[in-house]
This record gives sequence, C-alpha cells and structure tokens, in this order.
Amino acid sequence: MKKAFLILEDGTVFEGKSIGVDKEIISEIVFNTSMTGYLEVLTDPSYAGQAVTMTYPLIGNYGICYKDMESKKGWPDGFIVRELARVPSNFRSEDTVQHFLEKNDIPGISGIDTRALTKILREKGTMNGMITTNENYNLDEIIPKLKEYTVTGVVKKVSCDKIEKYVPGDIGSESVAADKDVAVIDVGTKKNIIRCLLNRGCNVTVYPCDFDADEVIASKPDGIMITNGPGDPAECVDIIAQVKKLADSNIPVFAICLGHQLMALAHNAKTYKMKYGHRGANHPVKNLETGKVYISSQNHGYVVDADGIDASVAKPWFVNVNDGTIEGLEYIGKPVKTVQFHPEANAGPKDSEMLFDEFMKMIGGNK
Ligand SMILES: NC(=O)CC[C@H](N)C(=O)O
Repeated sequence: MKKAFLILEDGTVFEGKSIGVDKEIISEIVFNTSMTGYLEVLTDPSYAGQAVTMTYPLIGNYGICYKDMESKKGWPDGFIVRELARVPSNFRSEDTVQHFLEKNDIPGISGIDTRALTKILREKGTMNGMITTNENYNLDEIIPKLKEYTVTGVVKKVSCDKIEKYVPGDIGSESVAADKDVAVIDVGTKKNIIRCLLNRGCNVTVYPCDFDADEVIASKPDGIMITNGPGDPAECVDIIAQVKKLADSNIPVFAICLGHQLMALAHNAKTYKMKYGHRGANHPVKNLETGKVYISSQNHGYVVDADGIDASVAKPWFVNVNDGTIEGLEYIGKPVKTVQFHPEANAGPKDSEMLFDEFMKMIGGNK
C-alpha cells in the first residue's frame, strides 16, 4: 500500500498508509469515539466538510451493510483509522470499507496512532489538516493554507434538491396506518429521523433547505421537524429567518442538532464553536425536569451559548453531564422543543428515542 501523510495545522505529521481513493484533501479534522457504527458515521451528512478520525482501533471488521446507510452517500472529506480490517466477517456484509471509500471518492489514511492524534485535538482543539500521498510535501507551503481554510456552504451540498414524500413502510419503516402529516426541513437529515416519524404513523414531506416557510405552513402539517446538518449554524442566515416563521406558526416543532441551533439563533441566542466538539455514542445528557440521565449519540462542533438565552424565550431542557453545555431547549409559550443530541441514534443508543413519542403527543394536541 502507498504511503500517506496526515499533516495538521500545528505542523504535526503522521505517516501511515493510503486508504480509499488517492486524492489530496484539506479539511477540518475531528474525532468520533463510537466503537461501532462507522458506516452510519460515513453517511451522516453532518460530517460534510470534515475528515473523521475513528478512535476505536479496528474499523471495517463487520463490513458494509448498505441498509444501514444514513443517507444516499458518504460525506466526509477524509477517513482516518488505526487499522482497517481487510476481510470483514458478518453475514449481513455486502462490501468492504475500502471499496465504499473508493466508490464515494473519499481518501483516507490508516496505520496511524489515532489515540495520539485525538489527544492533540483534545489539547489544542479541532484543527485543519491535509491528507496527501505526496512524499515531497512542503510544510512551509501547506501550513498557511491549512490555517486559512474554512468550511462553508455545506448545508446546500447535502440537502435534497426537491420535495420528497414518504409513507409508512418506506425506507425500512413499519407499515403502520398513517394518521398524521409531518413536514421535515432537510438541512442534512439522517434517514433514521424520517424512519422514526414513519414508524409512528406519520406521512412525511421532506423540504429542501431553501424552503419557503409560508408554503410549509400553508400545507397545514400536524408537526414540523428540523433535522441535523453540517457546518456553522450562524452561516445559515436565510434558513434562520424561515425557521423563525415556523416557530411563530403555532404548529408543533421538534428540532435536532443543527435544527436546535438554528431555532436558538432564530430567537436571538448565539452559538459558538466548541474546543473539540462532541462526537460519539456515549454522551450523558440530563433531563432537567425529571433529573433522569440518558446516554446519547452526538455529533456536533457548535453549541448554543447558555448565557445568551433570554429566560422569557426558552428554558434549558437537557444539559450535558460532562461539560454542562446546553443539550435541549423548551420554548416558552410556543409548541417548540429542540435537542442538541440525536434521539434517532444510528449509530448509538436508542435511550432517548421516546422524544419522538413526546413529539407525537405534541402533534396530537394540535389536532
Ligand atoms: N449533527 C449536527 O446537526 C451538527 C450541527 C452543526 N453542524 C455542528 O457541528 O454543531
């Protein structure tokens, strides 16, 4: 296998082997601590504009099961692993990670100490980096390029380009009778958000990120769901203006991750970039009403600033038990609830999937 190099903005260089396609990329380097679920990570649109390091040392051992994809393709700019299993062993497996990366035009590097890399990212914070197979790389040229690189325009890249409709039974959901209509605002949705709604008897209409709120409201959905998605939430100025209209429509809204951040920004709160984010399948979040702690799946680099939330507008619903950051908000006087973590899991624990049931109760109340 060809040599590959991961070069970080601070000048650190890791030497490993090239995996996936042989292509040079510059990207934001982030890490995910999940022990399983690499295909869900690779197909989560929220990773667009980032290269993901898996801290679990063996990746690819149970192969690729296409049904487990969370969207139509792989999104990260690059994939960084300690060891890539050459021969998957799993009765469901249809492919290898190497072939998946090739098919999705994703370059990567294996054979590096991903735990050492993670320690650097935890100490210094998320950094930009380059993956290259060029052995004659020149740090003096590369480091300034890495420093000036920023991720923009990624929501548009991952969102659907026209309205899509789903009914129960679609995308592997249960064929239950549908008695509700939910509008999903796709700012980078994972399939399981749609599936969780279908399983609960919702017909789902998915709108692209350049949706018109008046059109969504005029279609009289019972509820509105705003999804996860990539990039800096504060960049989505046009979407935030539309989200404000949805929030004021009196139609129940439930929002996840990027959706949660956009809703907060629509109410004059602020978001900021965390030092190294939360990406993994074991983040504890506490419901402030019940005191109950749930283990959640997470993937975010930005967070809503707790200090900027006006108590007359919203109150904290969940907090992160590790660092105290806001993990959910309930809006005052509006049927709007939002969470920073992923109740749809995939990959990760399903402990908080009952939040979709709570959303169904909010919708029922609207009828
Ligand atoms: N999964 C998400 O929706 C991520 C939201 C946002 N892009 C962040 O990194 O914070």
